[in-house]
Amino acid sequence: METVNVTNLVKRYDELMALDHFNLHIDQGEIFGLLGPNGSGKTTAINCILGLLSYDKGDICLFGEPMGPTRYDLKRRIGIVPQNVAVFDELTVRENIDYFCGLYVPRKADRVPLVDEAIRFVGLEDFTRMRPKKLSGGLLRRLNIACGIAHKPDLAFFDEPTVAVDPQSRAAILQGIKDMNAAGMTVVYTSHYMEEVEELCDRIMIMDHGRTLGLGTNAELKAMAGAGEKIEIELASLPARALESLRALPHVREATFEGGTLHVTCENGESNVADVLGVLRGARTRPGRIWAEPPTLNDVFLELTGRELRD
Ligand SMILES: Nc1ncnc2c1ncn2[C@@H]1O[C@H](COP(=O)(O)OP(=O)(O)OP(=O)(O)O)[C@@H](O)[C@H]1O
Repeated sequence: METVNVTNLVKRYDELMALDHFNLHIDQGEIFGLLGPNGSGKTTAINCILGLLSYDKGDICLFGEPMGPTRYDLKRRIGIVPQNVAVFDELTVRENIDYFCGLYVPRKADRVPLVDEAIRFVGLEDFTRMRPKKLSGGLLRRLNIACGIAHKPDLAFFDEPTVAVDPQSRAAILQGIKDMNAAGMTVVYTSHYMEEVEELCDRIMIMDHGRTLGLGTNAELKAMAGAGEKIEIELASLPARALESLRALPHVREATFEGGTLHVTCENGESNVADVLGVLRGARTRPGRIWAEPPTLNDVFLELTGRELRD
């Protein structure tokens, strides 16, 4: 069943086309990544889906039902973790989570186990009595997440939840999202950190200028754009014949030797480095330092747009 179904969504801010006939289909149980540079339209898309922002054209269905600003029955099944931290300074960590959970779950007795579980999910057990001002940026973001998901939504939107957090909090956040997904929650995760999206998401959409540029699993996107493995090897010299042999290897797309470094670009293959080293051994050259870099989503983005994903 499709949990999110967005068709031909158009959103303009005066002259600016923020969403340009944007489509999005997310299945139940997926962790879906929305990846795009700053200003590509991720937040606008989410706010339209949530019924927070009006739009010019298009259809939005959630859980198989048309979504709108007054569909509180659908909104109750959704969790939102906004980009900017939104908690009450006067309340403790536990009271904040209980407050937000209380917007969906009226009975205190029903909330207690939910609040406990949310605290565990984000690893805030040692901080429940603190007020937000005492928390580090990373812990504050974890609190923001707990507030958004304590009512156990069927579908949760995480809008760049790891911006400016320490590595420990980042790891806790990503693990928490995986655990919540394993417990049945469909997840939409927006970010411009491609490593996170690669690690976390079942399928990924790369967007820019309010349009979809690519969609698929991590492996499919890389295969689609033909992004390949890059190998660099320091060499004192390389005979022309060896360079020709490298270019003739089945997975090699390009091989050049410049300034004492061999640069080889390969299609995705199991043994690219071993194959290249085999040719060098045959040519009796002695490799120095070796770097091998698998393709990244940034390579895919670069190939699709001619520019880097990061600003
Ligand atoms: N309220 C607004 N009024 C006018 N233009 C806006 C408004 N909100 C967003 N925009 C513009 O719409 C485009 C899409 O912005 P949006 O915030 O959706 O992108 P984003 O991908 O979420 O970016 P970021 O990663 O920086 O959050 C950008 O060009 C942005 O400047």
